[in-house]
Amino acid sequence: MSEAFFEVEGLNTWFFTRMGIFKSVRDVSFDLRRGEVLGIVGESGSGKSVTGMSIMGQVEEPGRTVSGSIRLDGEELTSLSFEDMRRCRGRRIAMVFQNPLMTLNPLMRIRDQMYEAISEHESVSEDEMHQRCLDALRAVGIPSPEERLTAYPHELSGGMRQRVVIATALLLNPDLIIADEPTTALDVTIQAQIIHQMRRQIDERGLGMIWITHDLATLSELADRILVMYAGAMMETGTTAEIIGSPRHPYTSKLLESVPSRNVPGEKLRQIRGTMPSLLSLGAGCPFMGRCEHATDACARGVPERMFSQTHRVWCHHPLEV
Ligand SMILES: Nc1ncnc2c1ncn2[C@@H]1O[C@H](COP(=O)(O)OP(=O)(O)OP(=O)(O)O)[C@@H](O)[C@H]1O
Repeated sequence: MSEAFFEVEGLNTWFFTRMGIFKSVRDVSFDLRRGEVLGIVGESGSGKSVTGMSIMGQVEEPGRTVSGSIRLDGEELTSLSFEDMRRCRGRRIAMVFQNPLMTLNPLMRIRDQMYEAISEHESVSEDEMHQRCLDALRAVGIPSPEERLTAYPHELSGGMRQRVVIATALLLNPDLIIADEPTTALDVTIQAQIIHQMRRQIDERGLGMIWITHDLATLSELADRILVMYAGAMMETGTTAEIIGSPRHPYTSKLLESVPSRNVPGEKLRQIRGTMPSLLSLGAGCPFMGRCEHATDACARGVPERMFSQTHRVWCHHPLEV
């Protein structure tokens, strides 16, 4: 297996508000190899997006990455200057968000936006830019790319707009793409097509990808490994087969039960009972203990890390038997 080219170690990103400190990302570590997709999954508020924004160096006030290391090919990103980090974004790390209209300018033709993305980082001829845009649009399955280039965003469907955003992310051949719920707003057939095309691009280009989602079902098609997060912390990580086939953390197991396709037809979607604890008042114990049917007094006192294989790690006092 190849070496990891991207490593996150002990990441802590907190929001300093008048109400107190929201510890949104707590001691998160993972790595990524080329050609690999890491899925980060968890309910709303578990810290997935803040993890992505921390990697991009774009956490907004009153938030701040207070500690941790983020290394790309051995280079420490947390100590880059603002200008060097700006150069790194887009060129080496690109991010794709759920809503393409957040990224696309409604007043500019697709061509001009894509040209701008290239010329911000490289000086190449218009002919070459044109060719690269066509190649990128084709790579994500956009039919008649010549015509799409002259269109405005509102002239395209939601699925086409998201493909344009992904094509723009691919333009500079980044090492890493962070995709934050990129297909959630789309219909399932379009979702499946985009996921299929993404997987092909990752394999062909040897890209690394972090795919952030609340939906474990999409990850079974796409991810090589999965990190399950809850209330800002890591709960379990492993290969997709380990997480989906033999989950050890009670939280992962509950998440899997709530995936509709695993339920009996006609059965109501099961919700996990209870709510996430406040990120303001987290102690040393397991954040899931208040909702966990296996919890004991030990869970209030720290969380042990258990290893079930080279790749499968769980943070829990009472991992499930499989
Ligand atoms: N601007 C902010 N100010 C204060 N707290 C914030 C801010 N942004 C995020 N947070 C805190 O960080 C927590 C985690 O947010 P994050 O967006 O990473 O969750 P998520 O897992 O991506 O959820 P979702 O699936 O809903 O996007 C939030 O619940 C909130 O407490």
